[in-house]
Amino acid sequence: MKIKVGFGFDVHQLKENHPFILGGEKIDHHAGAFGHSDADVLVHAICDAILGAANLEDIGYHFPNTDAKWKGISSLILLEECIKLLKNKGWELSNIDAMLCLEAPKIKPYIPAMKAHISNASGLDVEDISIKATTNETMGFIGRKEGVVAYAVCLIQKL
Ligand SMILES: Nc1ccn([C@@H]2O[C@H](COP(=O)(O)O)[C@@H](O)[C@H]2O)c(=O)n1
Ligand SMILES: C[C@@]1(CO)OP(=O)(O)OP(=O)(O)OC[C@H]1O
Repeated sequence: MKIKVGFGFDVHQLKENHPFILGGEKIDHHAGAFGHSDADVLVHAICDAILGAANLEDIGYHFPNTDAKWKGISSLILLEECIKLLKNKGWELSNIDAMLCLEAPKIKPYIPAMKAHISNASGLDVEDISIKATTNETMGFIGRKEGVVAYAVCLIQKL
């Protein structure tokens, strides 16, 4: 069976009194990620991993931040679109492993809900979705709480 790996990365600025959506879940925090969409850095990294695995360009190619159609959109909808693109090219998603890097708040309590949202949007079993988190040990822009970063890898298999 043919399999391929994909990698995704994303970063967004954190702004005071802004909604904070990660993995489709609303995070209770005084600041949130800023972007053209809902700025869900985790789902964006996952989308880019999926698109990368299938050699389908990247998230900005399919959903340009110059297009009002994507303004404020839930990134879970973008994930659903990426899954359609993947299937149209004859591939199926096998698993996701993702890493969030942010200083605060603690993300661990939100992870089961994030996995459920991503499972709904991707069709993956929650058992095939891994989400982890780390701080940046107070260093750099993440450590200063100016931004949030996500990395993701995925595996796809030929249908
Ligand atoms: N935003 C975060 C960061 C970390 N975690 C959890 O805490 C553990 C320890 O993180 P360190 O960066 O201090 O090593 C980490 O393994 C995560 O389980 C978190 O939930 N949210
Ligand atoms: C998701 C998109 C949608 O317009 O906008 P942003 O929320 O700014 O996010 P980014 O990670 O910069 O990816 C670009 C766009 O595809």
